[in-house]
Amino acid sequence: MNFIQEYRTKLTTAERAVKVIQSGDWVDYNFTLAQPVALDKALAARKNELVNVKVRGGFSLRPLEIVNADHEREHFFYNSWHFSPYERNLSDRGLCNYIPMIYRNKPLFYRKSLEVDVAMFSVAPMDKHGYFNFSLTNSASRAICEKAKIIILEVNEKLPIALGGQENCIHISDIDYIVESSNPDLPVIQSAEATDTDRKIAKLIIKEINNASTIQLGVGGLPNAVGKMIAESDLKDLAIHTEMLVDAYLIMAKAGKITNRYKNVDKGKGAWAFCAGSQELYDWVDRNSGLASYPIDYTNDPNVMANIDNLVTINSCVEVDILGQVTAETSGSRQISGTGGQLDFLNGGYLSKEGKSFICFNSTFIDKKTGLMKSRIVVDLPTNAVVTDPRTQAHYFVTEWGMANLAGRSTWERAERIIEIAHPNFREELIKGAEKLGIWRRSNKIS
Ligand SMILES: CC(=O)SCCNC(=O)CCNC(=O)[C@H](O)C(C)(C)COP(=O)(O)OP(=O)(O)OC[C@H]1O[C@@H](n2cnc3c(N)ncnc32)[C@H](O)[C@@H]1OP(=O)(O)O
Ligand SMILES: CCCC(=O)O
Repeated sequence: MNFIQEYRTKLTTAERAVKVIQSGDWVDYNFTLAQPVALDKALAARKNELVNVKVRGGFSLRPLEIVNADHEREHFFYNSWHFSPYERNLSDRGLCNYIPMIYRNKPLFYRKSLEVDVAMFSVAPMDKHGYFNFSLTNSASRAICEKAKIIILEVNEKLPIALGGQENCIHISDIDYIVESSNPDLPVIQSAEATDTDRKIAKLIIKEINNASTIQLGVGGLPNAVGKMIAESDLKDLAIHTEMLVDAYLIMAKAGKITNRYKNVDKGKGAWAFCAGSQELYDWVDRNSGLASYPIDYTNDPNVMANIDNLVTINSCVEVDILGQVTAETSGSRQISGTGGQLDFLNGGYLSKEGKSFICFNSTFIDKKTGLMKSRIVVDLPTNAVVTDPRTQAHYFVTEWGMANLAGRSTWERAERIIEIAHPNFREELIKGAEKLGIWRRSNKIS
């Protein structure tokens, strides 16, 4: 077993490696920080030799060369499993298509259905046993590799080693080519400062959290703000079970809030599937025995979550209607992000003993086109909006005006509870809408 010898045999340049790609192929770029950099550039340079190469990726944090090279999308056709702000902007310009998914299903999509001609990922350097670590993106990495006809790994020494869990690495014997990159800096996400409204919402949620709870924080400004305020609270012995590992967890850990001590699943370990945030967060992940990276079909499985007592899930949304339907991913026909893990975490938090699921949102937003304040609570979701969470799974909704527990509530109770947490300027209009829908009882009261 001479892995060094095997490494030398498989080592090539990015330019040579991408020669395996043919017109019509499906190429997989993986998610977030696993996306290739040198290989992307080398593939883009082959533009005039190739047509109809379909690329799948997701939550891209760097601009993609294959997209920049071909705005006509004749040579390269990019698709994303979950829009980052960059991909949202590409989609607005007709340069990226969304692939609908509940994130937990992604490994199954590959194992059961999808073709992958070539998988090209960024990974950490090989260890002395011949393994390459998937680093900040476990998620579906292993499943994609299982389906790929050809696997090319791009080594970046700056990627940290993420301890597993499961499925956090791949052996040199399973791969075809290795490319050594120039070790580009890792892209980072800056988290926004919490607003006064965010703090009001966070306060309401924190009141509902007990010591020794396990916390899931979803993507977006508000869940992160809640995490940061937990770090300033009196809560203790908290635990991590999440899809996305974000800076708020590091802040909580630095404040001594995270021990994972009383967790009844993965005791002593914070479980996560992918990570994006600051460089300090990436350093925290590196060889951290208190963290365990897992594939997405483990972290996002509501059956796993059901066994975690006191699981609190905190996610955000774009709009909700007065029956409790949530869109967390679209504004009308505009795809903003994706379903991701939201519905699973909503279900999992509810199934967990003493668990709770929160969808939190500012009651209003400023419409960029008109500059006017609009309510996020609406009578009807706009035409073409995609329902991320059906009303049947709604648990707690939280705005700066209060909290509404919708579980098991009838239509008229929902209308009352949801309108109660809408911005006062919009309550009258929402009540009229509820009356029209026949779900407003004469005894309903709104303060
Ligand atoms: C990751 C896990 O652990 S799994 C579970 C979590 N996953 C999910 O919840 C998936 C779906 N949720 C999400 O993607 C996010 O929580 C969001 C999009 C709902 C909120 O994320 P944030 O980053 O706080 O959103 P932000 O306020 O920056 O808005 C994002 C975009 O949507 C637009 N937007 C937000 N709300 C609205 C609205 N009500 N109407 C129209 N557009 C809106 C914004 O203008 C912005 O667009 P821009 O980039 O062109 O400026
Ligand atoms: C990138 C975030 C994926 C999710 O929302 O689940």
